[in-house]
Amino acid sequence: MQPTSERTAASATGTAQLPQAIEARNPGMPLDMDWVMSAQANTSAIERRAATIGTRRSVKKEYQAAWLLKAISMIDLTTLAGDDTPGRVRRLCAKARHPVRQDLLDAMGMDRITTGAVCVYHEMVPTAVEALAGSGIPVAAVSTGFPAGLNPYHLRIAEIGESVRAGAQEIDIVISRRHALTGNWQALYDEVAEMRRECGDAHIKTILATGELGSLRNVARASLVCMMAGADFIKTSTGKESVNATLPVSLVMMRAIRDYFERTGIRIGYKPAGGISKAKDALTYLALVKEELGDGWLTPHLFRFGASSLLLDIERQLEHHVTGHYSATYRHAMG
Ligand SMILES: O=C[C@H](O)COP(=O)(O)O
Repeated sequence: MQPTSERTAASATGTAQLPQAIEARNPGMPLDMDWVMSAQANTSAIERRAATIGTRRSVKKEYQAAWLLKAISMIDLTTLAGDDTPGRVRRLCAKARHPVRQDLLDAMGMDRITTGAVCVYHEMVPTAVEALAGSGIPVAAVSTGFPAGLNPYHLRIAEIGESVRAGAQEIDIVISRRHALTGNWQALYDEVAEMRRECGDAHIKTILATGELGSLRNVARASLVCMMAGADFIKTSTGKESVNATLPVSLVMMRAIRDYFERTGIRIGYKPAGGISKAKDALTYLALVKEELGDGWLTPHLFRFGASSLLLDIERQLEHHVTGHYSATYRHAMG
């Protein structure tokens, strides 16, 4: 056990351990087609850069436990399955409130930690809201005909309002991939702008479904259009595409966020989602955020993991860090 050094390490990251609503809203701006069309992506350079990020030790070993705690505070703990039940959602919410065993937290000098949010389908929003009451943990609802986004338009818009009225504080919408694939950026802009209006005070995360956008250049352009239309976060994937979050896509999206910030002064959040299930991968993503966007983005206000099983592996790594042993997966509530 390393309580003393970890107490130092835990505070070294400056982690905001408790969730708060995402702070400033993005008011959006008129669609700037010159800017959108100027966005390019040099695929081979991006892939080369992505290939090196996991090989460098950006997070020093002695601080890894602190970084893993920080990662937990940035997880949108997710269940998006056809067989979701109120019982499963209640268990997930209990886990969001207490993601790490108290004896492990004590050993690391931490009082309390929670996940960034709980993410569910609309039908599960009331259950999650009730289960998280008083915790400060927001409920995120996937909306607009998730995951394909091909329901009738008026129903997709109406679904947002329903989720907001049910208590969701964050809405993860899916974009119409066809607008990006056919270069109809005006249609994508109009769609996201209307969805943002329907969100009201709830924060909007726009899911690009990058695995279906055909090229990194389309990812760059779709990212910009969503931000211009008022997205508070841009998110990679639903978790249901055959290719979900990747490092090359993340580089492109983070650079679009940086570009938007440099030109407008507005910070947009980033949410990689789908297939991120290992603690080591989480550390790689955090290192990428630090290098591409800077420490200012290492907060739940501006960075989230969309993940259903990442917490399980992080918990196992933390247990190993404290006790020197790995416990069996089945011993964990979410195993
Ligand atoms: O938005 C979150 C994703 O659906 C979660 O994907 P995952 O189950 O691969 O972690």
